[in-house]
Amino acid sequence: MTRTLVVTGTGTEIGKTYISAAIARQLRARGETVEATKPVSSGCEADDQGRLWSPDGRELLAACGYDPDDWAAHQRLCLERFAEPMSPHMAADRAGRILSLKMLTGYCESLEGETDGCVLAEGVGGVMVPLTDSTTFLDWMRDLQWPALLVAGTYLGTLSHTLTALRCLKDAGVPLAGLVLNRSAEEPVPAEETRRTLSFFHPDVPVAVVPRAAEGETAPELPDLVEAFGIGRGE
Ligand SMILES: Nc1ncnc2c1ncn2[C@@H]1O[C@H](COP(=O)(O)OP(=O)(O)OP(=O)(O)O)[C@@H](O)[C@H]1O
Ligand SMILES: C[C@H](N)[C@H](N)CCCCCC(=O)O
Ligand SMILES: [Mg+2]
Repeated sequence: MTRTLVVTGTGTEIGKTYISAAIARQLRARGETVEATKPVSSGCEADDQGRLWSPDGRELLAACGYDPDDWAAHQRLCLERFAEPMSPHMAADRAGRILSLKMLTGYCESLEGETDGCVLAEGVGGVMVPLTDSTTFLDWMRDLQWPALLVAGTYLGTLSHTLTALRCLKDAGVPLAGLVLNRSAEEPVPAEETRRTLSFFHPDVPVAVVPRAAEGETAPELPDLVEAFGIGRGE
C-alpha cells in the first residue's frame, strides 16, 4: 500500500483533479484520513479581497472533507497560486516570482511528515510542464519519489501521448502507481482496445478505466481506485 501519491496526466484538462477527488472520497469512505496538495496552480480566480483561489484547490479541499471556502486550508493545500491560465513558469514570471523545485519538493515532504493519513499531490497539466526555465514537474516527481498515477484519455491520439508519458516517467526513475484511462467524450476506438494496447507495452502498470458521465447525467459508479492501485494504509 502507498500512503503518498502524485497524480499527473498526459496533458491539461485530462481529469487529474476529477480522479484525485474521487480517490480522496474513496479513502475517506474507507475511514482513512487524506490530505491533498496542489503545490502550484495557475488560472486561479481573485475574490473581492484580491485573494487568489485555485479551482482545483477548492475541489480537492472538499474531497478531503474540508470547507472549500476555508482560506487558511486553501493556502496550505495550494502553496503557489497564479492568476494567469498558463504554464506556471510563465504565470510566476508575470507575477514577478520564480518557482523553486527544491522548495516545492520539500513542501510536499513536510506534508507527508505531518499526517499519518494518505497524501495526494496533483501536478499541473502534463508530465513535463515547466516549473522554471530549466526544471519541469518531471523533476519534481523524480525528486519526490512518490508513486505517480498517470491520468490519460481515450481520445484518438492518446496512445502516443500515454506511451510518451510512461516512457518519460520510467526513464526519469519515477515510481509508477498505475494508469487511469479517463474516458473521453469523443472515443472513436473502444476504451478496452486502448487499454489492451497500452498494457502490451507496459504489462507492469496496473490500469483502471473510468467512465465519463454524459452531459447532464449523474456520474456513473467509478471503479475502486484505492483497491486498483493499492493506495492508503489499507485499514
Ligand atoms: N470521467 C469524467 N466524467 C465526467 N466529467 C469529467 C471526468 N473527468 C474529468 N471530468 C471533467 O472534465 C473537466 C477537466 O477535468 P479536471 O479538472 O479534473 O482536469 P485536470 O487534468 O485536473 O486539469 P488541470 O490540468 O487544469 O489541472 C472538469 O470539469 C472535470 O469535472
Ligand atoms: C491553467 C490550466 N488549468 C493548467 N493548470 C495550466 C496548464 C499548463 C500547460 C502548459 C503546457 O503544457 O503547454
Ligand atoms: Mg486539475
